[in-house]
Amino acid sequence: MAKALGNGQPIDGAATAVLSDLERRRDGLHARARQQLGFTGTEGTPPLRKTLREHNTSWYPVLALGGLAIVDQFQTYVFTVLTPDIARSLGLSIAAIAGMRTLQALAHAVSPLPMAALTQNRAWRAALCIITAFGWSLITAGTGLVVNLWGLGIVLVTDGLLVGSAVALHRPLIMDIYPPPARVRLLAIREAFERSTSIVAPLLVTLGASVLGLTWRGVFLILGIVSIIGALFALGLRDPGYGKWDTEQIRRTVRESHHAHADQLSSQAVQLGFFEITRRLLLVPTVRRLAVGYLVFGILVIPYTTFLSFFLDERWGMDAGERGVFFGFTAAVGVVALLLYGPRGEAIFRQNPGGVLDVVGIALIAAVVCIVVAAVMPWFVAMVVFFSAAQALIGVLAPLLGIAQLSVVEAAWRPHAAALIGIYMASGSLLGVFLLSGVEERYGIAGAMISLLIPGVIGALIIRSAKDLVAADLDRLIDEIVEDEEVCHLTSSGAGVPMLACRGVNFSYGQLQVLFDVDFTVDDGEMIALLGTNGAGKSTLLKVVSGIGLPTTGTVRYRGQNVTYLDAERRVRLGISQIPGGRAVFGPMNVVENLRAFGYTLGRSPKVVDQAIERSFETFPRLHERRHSLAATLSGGEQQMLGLSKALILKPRLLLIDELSLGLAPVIVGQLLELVREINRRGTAVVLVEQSVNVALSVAHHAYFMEKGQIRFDGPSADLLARGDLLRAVFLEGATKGAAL
Ligand SMILES: Nc1ncnc2c1ncn2[C@@H]1O[C@H](COP(=O)(O)OP(=O)(O)OP(=O)(O)O)[C@@H](O)[C@H]1O
Repeated sequence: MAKALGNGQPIDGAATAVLSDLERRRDGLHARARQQLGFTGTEGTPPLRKTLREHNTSWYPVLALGGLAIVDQFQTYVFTVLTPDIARSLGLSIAAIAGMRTLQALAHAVSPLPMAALTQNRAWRAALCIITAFGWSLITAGTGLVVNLWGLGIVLVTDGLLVGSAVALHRPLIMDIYPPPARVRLLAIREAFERSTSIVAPLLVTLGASVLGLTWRGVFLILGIVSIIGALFALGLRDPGYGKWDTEQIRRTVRESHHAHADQLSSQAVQLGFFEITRRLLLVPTVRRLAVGYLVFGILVIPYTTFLSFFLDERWGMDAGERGVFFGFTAAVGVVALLLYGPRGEAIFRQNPGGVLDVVGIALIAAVVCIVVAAVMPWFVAMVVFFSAAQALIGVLAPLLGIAQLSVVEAAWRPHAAALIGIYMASGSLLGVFLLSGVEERYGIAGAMISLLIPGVIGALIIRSAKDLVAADLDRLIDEIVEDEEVCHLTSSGAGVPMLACRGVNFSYGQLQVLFDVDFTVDDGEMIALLGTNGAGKSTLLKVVSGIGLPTTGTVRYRGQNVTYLDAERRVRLGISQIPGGRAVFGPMNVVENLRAFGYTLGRSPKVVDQAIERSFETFPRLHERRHSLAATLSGGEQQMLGLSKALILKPRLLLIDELSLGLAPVIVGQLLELVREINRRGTAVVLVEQSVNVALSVAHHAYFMEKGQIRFDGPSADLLARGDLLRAVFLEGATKGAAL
C-alpha cells in the first residue's frame, strides 16, 4: 500500500520531510527522557551524599518515613508477643483473639486501596502519612485501655486500616521526593528501617516488661508514646507533587523543545477514576507479571516467619525470649545486607532497568535454598547462619522489586500500583497459610519449611521473566508522555487535531492478539466505512474506541484528550456511542422502556427523554406501532431501528455502528441508511462497520480496510473500489459463505 497521510492523501516530498523531522524530534526527546529517568546505560553511581547535594534534597524525608516504617508495626508486634497475657487478663479465648487478628489482617490487606484512592486527585500523601501515624500511635497506646473483646476488635481493625498508608504511600513518596539516581538506595534505606522493627520493638518490650516491670497495658502505652514521637518527627514531611523528578521533567523538556513556557500547564487531561486506574495498571505487562509473582512470593514470605517461630520452638526448644533474639539478629543481618547492596542495585538499575529482576530471581532461589538447608541442618550455629543468609537475600529483594514496579507507571498512579501489589501478596500469604498448615500436619514443621522451596522457585521464575518487560514498559511510558505533550502543544497552538485518533493500538483476547499496531482517524462530521474480511478485528476496534475493550498498548484520543482507559460510560458522556452488531436492544423490555433506558445513561430529565422518544417515533412510525411490544419479539429490522434510535436520543458526536445491514431486506437497509445519512448531516461523525461493501461505500466518504488485525487501506472510498486485490477477499468470502448455505 502506498504510504498515505491520516486521511489517505498521498504524501508529497514536503510532507515526508515534515514526518521525518517529527520522527527525529521524537527520538531525540525519547533519548533525553530516558536519561531523565536515570537510565544512563552506565554503571557509574556517584555517592548518595553527593547526589542528594547536587539535587538539593535532604536526608530528612527518608529518615522520617523510615521512623514511621518502624513504629507502624508496634501495635501488631507487641500484640503478637503479649497475646497470652492479654487473653488471661481479659478472660478471652485464643480463638476469639485469633478471630479479631484475622479481621485486622484483612483490614491491613485492603486499606492501601482506599489510601491510594484518597490521593488520586490531590497530592497530599505526606499529610496522610502523618495523620495516619498519629492515628495508629493513639491506637497503640489505647490498646492498653481495652477491657473487652469488642474494644479489642475496634483497636485491631482501626490499626489495620491506618497502617495501609505505609504500604500505599511511602515508596511512591520516596520516588517523588528523590531524583532517579538516588532512588534504589533510598528505597533500600527505608526498607532497612522497616526491618529494624524486629530489633527496636523487642528492646522496648523488654525495657517495659522486664526492666520497668510494667503490665501489658503499660507496654502498649510506652510503645504508643514512642510511636507518637515518630509521628511528631515526621511533621516536617511535605508532598512534592507527582512526578517532580521524572514524568514532569519529561513534560517540561517537550514544552521547552517547542519554546513554550516550561511551567505552562498541560491542557486539562481526562482524570481516570479509581477502577479505571487499577484496570489500566493491570494492563502494564511488568505490573501484571509482577502481580502474579507477588502472589506466589506471598505464599512463601509471610507464612515463613510464622512457621519459623514454630520451627525454632519445636526443633530447637527456643523460648520466646530466645526467639526474639534470633529474629533481632537475622533482622540486623537483613538491614546490613540492604545497606550494603543498595549502591549495587542502583548501578544495575541505571545500566539496565530490567536487570534488577534478574537479581531478584536469583536471590529468591538462593534464599529458599538457604531456608531448606537451615531446616535440615543438625548444627545450631550453621542453622542460624543459613537462616540469616536467607533473611539477607529476601531483604534485598524489596527495593529492587519496588523500583521495577513503580518506575513503569505514571507518578500519580504509583500508590495504586503499590496497593495492588500489596493485595496480591496478602492473597498469596492467605493461600500460603492454608497450604503450609496442610503440609505441616502431614510432614511436620521441617517438612513445611522445605516445601517453601516450591513457591520460592516458581515465584522467582515468574518475577525473573518480567525482566524483559521493564525496558519496553518504560519506553511506552515515555512515549505516552511525549505524545501527550505534543498533542497539548498542537491544540494550544490552534492546530486542529482529529476528533478521534487511535495510534499504534494492539489488542488481545487473553493470549490471542487480534489488533496489530492499528492507526485509525476520524474527523468531525466524517462518515467512515470500516471494511474487512471476517474476523479481521473490525468489531474489536470499535470496542477499543467505545471503551468496551482496553488495548494492551497504543492510545485512543478524542479531541486530543487521552481516553484510552476511560470507562465506556464516561465515553458516552463525552459523545461516543456504539450500536453493537446483532441485537443491540434489551429483549425483556418493551420499545418505550428500551428508549428510556438509552436516555437514562446520560441522566437526562424524563421530559427531555420523552421528547427524544417522540422524535424517534416520527422517524420510525413502525416503532410507534410496536411501542408496547417486548424488544425480543421485534423483527431484525425493527430491532436495528430501535438500536439506531439510541443515536437520536443520545445525540453523540461520534456514532459507531456495527453490522447495520446484517440479515435485513434491502428495503429496510435503505431506510436505515437514510437515517444514518440524516444523523451524519446533523453533524455526528459515523463509523460504519459493514459486511456489504456496496452498502458501506454508498454512504461513506472515506474507507478503511482491515485484514488480520491490520489496516491495509486508508483512503477515499472511491480509491478502495479500485483495489480489487483487497475487495476480492471480501467478495470471495461472501461467495464461499453463499455457496455453503
Ligand atoms: N470475546 C472474544 N474472545 C475471544 N476471541 C474473540 C472474542 N471476540 C472476537 N474474538 C476473535 O477476535 C478476532 C476478531 O474478531 P472481530 O469480531 O473483531 O472481527 P470482525 O472483523 O468484526 O469480524 P466479523 O466481521 O466476522 O464480525 C476473531 O478471530 C474472533 O474470533
